[in-house]
Amino acid sequence: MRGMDEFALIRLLNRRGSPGTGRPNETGVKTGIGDDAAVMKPSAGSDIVVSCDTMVETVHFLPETMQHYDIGYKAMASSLSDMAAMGARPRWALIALTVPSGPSGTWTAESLQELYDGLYACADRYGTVVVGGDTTSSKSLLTVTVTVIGEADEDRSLLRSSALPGDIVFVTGPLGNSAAGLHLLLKAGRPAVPIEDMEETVRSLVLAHRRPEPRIDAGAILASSEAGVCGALNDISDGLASEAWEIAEASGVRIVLDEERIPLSPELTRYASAAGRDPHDFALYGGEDYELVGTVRRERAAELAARFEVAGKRIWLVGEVAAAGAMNKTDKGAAANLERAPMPGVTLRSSAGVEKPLPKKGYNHFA
Ligand SMILES: Nc1ncnc2c1ncn2[C@@H]1O[C@H](COP(=O)(O)OP(=O)(O)O)[C@@H](O)[C@H]1O
Ligand SMILES: Cc1ncc(C[n+]2csc(CCOP(=O)(O)OP(=O)(O)O)c2C)c(N)n1
Ligand SMILES: [Mg+2]
Ligand SMILES: [Mg+2]
Ligand SMILES: [Mg+2]
Repeated sequence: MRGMDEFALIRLLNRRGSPGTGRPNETGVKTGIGDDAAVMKPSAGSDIVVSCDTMVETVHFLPETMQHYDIGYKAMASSLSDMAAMGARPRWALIALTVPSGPSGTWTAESLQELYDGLYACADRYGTVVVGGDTTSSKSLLTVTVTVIGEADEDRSLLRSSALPGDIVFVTGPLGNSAAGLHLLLKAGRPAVPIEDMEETVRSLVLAHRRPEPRIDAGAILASSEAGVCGALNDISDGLASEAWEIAEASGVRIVLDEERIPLSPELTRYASAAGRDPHDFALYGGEDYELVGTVRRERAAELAARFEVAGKRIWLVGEVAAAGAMNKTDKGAAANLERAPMPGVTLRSSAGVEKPLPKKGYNHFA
């Protein structure tokens, strides 16, 4: 980035401004962008819920995979997704932007504006107000970190540690589309073209990769269920296997996933078959779906599914929770496998009822 100083850049990117003192009741913002820090008023009876996530050039996106607008949209969406995963309502966000300043940098004021248009579009969509951030230069890579501050009803956040033996495991949408979209974009190996210019058959996969939607509404339904109905909850950033392992370990249980119940889109199945890949590999180990995986008390599962239907949504029941170390005694083959499996853990059950340990595999920054 050259030709513009830091302060002009901040003004340009946030030209729509932060609500500041004008509408404190609606947004809770007393002081927005422009002072040393933002000042907000939390709602009465709420816990504050906070998380941040970073996107790094080359790790999370390449010129072949994402357009500038998409990078911004996805940075906000992936951060908001952690609010959904807590059953929280996102309210405010801070954006930390690090821009390559060297002569080789391809980032211009215009491309950063597009990235910010994406960030703001996603924030607006989910009722989140940008209240500040930070802007720095770097030698090489662009990074964007979004910190989200949300609210949950007091003591009602949905934790990874709340799964109980007997619970049913659910997910909020088809899995693996994003990873398949990435696979095909990397294979194409040319600058990312707008979604409108893509073949109909691959559009939904690419869209899933570039413009994931945080499942804020699903999180709200789960959080508003009677206390204790929803057990654990997690969002799927690193792949279903990895996230199920996180729940299993945090809760001290074994999660059993039924392979044939994992929802796969027809587009994914078609793409995987053409690419000579097992679609389940994309769903289990790919990541960036930003759907939710959670558990519900067995006797309330049908009622929860009905609540989603009333809201025009659905959940897929994909497995169950067992006590750590428990195994299906009727299946000798499975028992032999499970004896070698670490407990707590995750197993994958075939349609024939055979359970195998599911590797704790998925996206890992240092693996
Ligand atoms: N560098 C860090 N310093 C402190 N806490 C961290 C750091 N990185 C991650 N965490 C915390 O570790 C937990 C797991 O992080 P992460 O795997 O990134 O979660 P998620 O997949 O939901 O984004 C979170 O509570 C997060 O706040
Ligand atoms: C160019 C490119 N290569 C690989 C990926 C795949 N990828 C990068 S990070 C990631 C996991 C999610 O990101 P992470 O920083 O781990 O988010 P968190 O788990 O903290 O929410 C995946 C699947 C990608 N999006 N783009
Ligand atoms: Mg994270
Ligand atoms: Mg998460
Ligand atoms: Mg991760």
